[in-house]
Order: sequence, then C-alpha cells, then structure tokens
Amino acid sequence: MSDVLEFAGVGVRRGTTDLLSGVDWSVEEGERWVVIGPNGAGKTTLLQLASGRMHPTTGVAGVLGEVLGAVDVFELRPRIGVSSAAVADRIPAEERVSDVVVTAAYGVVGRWREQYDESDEQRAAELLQALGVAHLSTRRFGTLSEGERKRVQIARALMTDPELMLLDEPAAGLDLRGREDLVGRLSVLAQDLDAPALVLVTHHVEEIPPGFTDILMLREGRVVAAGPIELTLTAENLSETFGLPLVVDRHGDRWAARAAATGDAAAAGAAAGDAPR
Ligand SMILES: Nc1ncnc2c1ncn2[C@@H]1O[C@H](COP(=O)(O)OP(=O)(O)OP(=O)(O)O)[C@@H](O)[C@H]1O
Repeated sequence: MSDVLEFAGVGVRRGTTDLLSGVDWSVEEGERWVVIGPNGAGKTTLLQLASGRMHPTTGVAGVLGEVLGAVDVFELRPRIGVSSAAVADRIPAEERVSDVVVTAAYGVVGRWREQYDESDEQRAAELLQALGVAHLSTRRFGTLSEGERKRVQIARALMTDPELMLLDEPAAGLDLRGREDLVGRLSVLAQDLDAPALVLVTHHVEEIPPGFTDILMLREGRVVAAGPIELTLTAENLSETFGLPLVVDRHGDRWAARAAATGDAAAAGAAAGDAPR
C-alpha cells in the first residue's frame, strides 16, 4: 500500500447519484498532487475521503497506511492538515490570529481556557512568519482580507505537523496579487523536503504552484488522467476534463489554459467532442 493514499476502485454513491466511480489513485510520500476538474466533478468528495471524513461506498480507500472503515478516524484525522472554506467557516470571527493557529495543536477552533505550551506558541509564530502574516498575529480573524485568511488557514493546517496536507481551492476568491503571493508560498512549501505530502484542488491550471509533481484530472466522478504533470497536463486531457476545446501553454514553471481558437480547435476539439457528457 502507498504510504499516503491508495485508492482502488473507489466509488461514492448518494441515492442514485455516483459522486465518484472507479477511482484508482496512489499518492506517495514526498509527492505534491494537483486535483483539477470542473464544478461538480467530485474533487471535494475526493478530499473528504482523503481526510477520513467520508467512507467509500465501493472499493478500498487507504489513507496513511490505514483502510477507511477499519480504522478509528478520530486517530487518523489529526495526522492530516486541511485548508478549506468549510474549515474557515468554523473559525470564530473574533478569534485572534495567533490563536487560530495554535488551537490546531489541540484539534479545536476557538480558544477557551486551554493552556498552551510555549513551544506551541513558538511554532505558531514561526508558521505565521513563514506564511508572511506574522504582523497580523494579534488581529481578529474576521478582520483579515480573504488572502490573509487563506495564509493563516494554511499555517493552522501545518501546525500539527501533518503527514498529509489537503488544500481545497486555496486561491479561490483572491485577486491577482493575492493569487500570485499564495502560489509563490505554496511553491516554497512544495519544494521543502520536510513538508508533508500535498494535495491541492483547483479549477485553474494558472494556480498550479511550481514544485507540484503530479496531477489527477476528474470529470463527472471519473478519472480522465493521472500522473506526472509534464506528461499528463496536455490540451487533449484538459479538453476532455472540462468538455471544451482548450489550448495549454507552459511558461517556464507555470501553466496557462484558454479556449482553443478556430485555428487550433482541431488539436483539442476532438478530445472535448468525444468526451463523455
Ligand atoms: N449528499 C449528496 N447527495 C447527492 N449529490 C451530492 C451530494 N453531495 C454532493 N453531491 C453532488 O456530487 C457532485 C460532486 O460534488 P463535489 O462537491 O465533490 O464536486 P467538486 O468537484 O468539488 O465541485 P466544485 O468545483 O463545484 O466545488 C456534485 O454534482 C454535487 O452536487
């Protein structure tokens, strides 16, 4: 079994709807994965499995060497860092930024009467520094901009020194400066050999931080393609994933995509046209 994630034939069904079907996916220690796909493709469902917050209906989902359904998820979850809008929504607006981070060590949101070790306070300060938000440590979380909140959330998710870190659309809602700042910081994280395995969900290839190694492309709950980014992130695969003819460009270590013009539609169009609806 892979060290981090090993999904074999994984499906999730709700009522008569298949949210995921036949997903095979392995994530090894040290890998940095992007999960990309259109709205409703099943990306968040996949992360819920990976974080031990949902069990598969079919197949076998291995997470950090344990099989979901045969492990106490309350022991598994602290080993996984999650940054998502759902987690952010649970953080009280009046919470001090430094407390947002340090409380992660105790698996709670909202500081009450807990006593925290000095070493925890020190680690929280270092993480806020690394994410470029140390100057905000005494501010209330609710007063931060969206970009600042995202960075604080990532610091919180790293606080427990997780073995796996899941980032659900970390750049959503950020302006260009905020996005570029975040992509740069995630790139530093991706290249840190001590960082946990990373899985980042996005809708946009422009948000792939340099240093990410692999990509899983999802459409309608099924894997279109998965593997090393340079080999897998092709116009054909992206067109099939999003169901329209797309052109993919690489500029150094960054990616960009746009709708194919009439002239280059032939290259990408066949893939999109043939894609399942
Ligand atoms: N409990 C449920 N019952 C029925 N359908 C559900 C349920 N939960 C999610 N879905 C559907 O499953 C599909 C996949 O949802 P999911 O949130 O995983 O997609 P996503 O790729 O994360 O989408 P987005 O990019 O919009 O966030 C969606 O069509 C959603 O409406």
